[in-house]
Amino acid sequence: MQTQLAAYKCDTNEAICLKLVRTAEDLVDEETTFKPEFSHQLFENETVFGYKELQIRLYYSACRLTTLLQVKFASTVADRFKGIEQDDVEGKIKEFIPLGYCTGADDFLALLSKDATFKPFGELIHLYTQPCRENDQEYTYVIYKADMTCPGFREYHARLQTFLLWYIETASYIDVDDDKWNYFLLFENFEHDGVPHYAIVGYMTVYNYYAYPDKIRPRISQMLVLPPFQGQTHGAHLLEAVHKFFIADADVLDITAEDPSESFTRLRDFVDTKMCCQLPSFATEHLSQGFGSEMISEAQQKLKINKKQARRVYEIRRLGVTDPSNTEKYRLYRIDVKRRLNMPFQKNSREIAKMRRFLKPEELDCQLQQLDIKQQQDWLEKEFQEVVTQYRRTLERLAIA
Ligand SMILES: CC(=O)SCCNC(=O)CCNC(=O)[C@H](O)C(C)(C)COP(=O)(O)OP(=O)(O)OC[C@H]1O[C@@H](n2cnc3c(N)ncnc32)[C@H](O)[C@@H]1OP(=O)(O)O
Repeated sequence: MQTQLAAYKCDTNEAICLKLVRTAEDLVDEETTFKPEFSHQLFENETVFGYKELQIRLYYSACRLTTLLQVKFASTVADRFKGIEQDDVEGKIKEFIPLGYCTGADDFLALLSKDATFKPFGELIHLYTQPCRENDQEYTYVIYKADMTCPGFREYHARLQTFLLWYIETASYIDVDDDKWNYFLLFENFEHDGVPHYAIVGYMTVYNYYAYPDKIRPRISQMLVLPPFQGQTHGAHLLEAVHKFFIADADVLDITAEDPSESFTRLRDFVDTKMCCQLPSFATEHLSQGFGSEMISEAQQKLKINKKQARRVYEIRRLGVTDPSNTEKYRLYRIDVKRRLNMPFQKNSREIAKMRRFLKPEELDCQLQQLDIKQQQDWLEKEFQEVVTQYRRTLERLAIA
């Protein structure tokens, strides 16, 4: 019985099929389907029970994001085992997508033609062209800054943010009534039947935090480039354009990021290092002298890059000019990076000195056992090797950019 029931367990990362539809043909073209990376926010353990050959279709028109939801399956557990019920998949999805979606393909296709009249919201802040990977044709990409006062944007954003659930592990919907949110949207401008269309490529939300005494510290909260467009430099364009937008704002102190993912960290290292290459304080001749206050102030004032990130950029730049076969130079680099990595342990040492004054000898012994020196050294070496690997990857990308 258990084995027979297990056959009705479905992996939701596999069952969910996402699509950005431009033409009626896309609807039936398997090639244009993409899958979520996560679905745990809706489905516990990323599974549902009760279906065979389950397919949860969540298709969007490429421009307006008109939505089609269909749940298809070959059979349910109830068909075979009386009294056992399947999970309510449709009900769960409905909790997370805004009302107004279609359930029939004909209704969806009838609305698809409305994509031709869709125009991006807000003000254009950046434009670039790039050849398309598939057909080598030159496409134009536009980045707009929108806000909730733009007619129709509130509803559009409600549809757009549903993608976050599938690609950002800890994503949550934001409070759109808070006017401290900035929205940056990236579109591909393509022609269909001689009419210009704007298909969504990705977007970013940024929150204007307060910085003492009279500044703003924008924090990147959610950045998403939709899977069909990932790995084609759109993320780099979007991040750089947002930086440049804030550079022009005298009220902005610097930019931070909330809970950055690994791929975002790599992207940010690349973009920030590329921008800092133009700053005199990051010139090759200054790098061997260490991370200086000039670097901190120039990165902050000219590029709105915060101190922690400026330090990473310095380490990446210095690695790039340090010949690993020059033992002495590489040793100095390693010491410099390890000194930064060691900061939390140095704080610990200060705490030990304090403990010596206040703890009884047996209590102190117990505390010190937790701070094994050898373990610290091993940890430092491992961390150092990891950051160097990440930095080399950034340097390789910079070399071909
Ligand atoms: C604070 C936060 O928001 S954290 C959450 C960040 N968001 C996510 O993690 C959601 C899922 N991921 C995404 O949305 C995207 O992958 C992003 C935003 C992280 C990056 O956007 P992308 O458009 O893919 O970035 P971009 O194309 O510039 O670079 C991505 C990779 O493609 C590679 N790449 C870019 N163009 C090319 C090319 N023409 N040929 C080969 N490789 C390329 C880059 O080198 C980079 O490689 P790496 O990740 O190994 O360093």
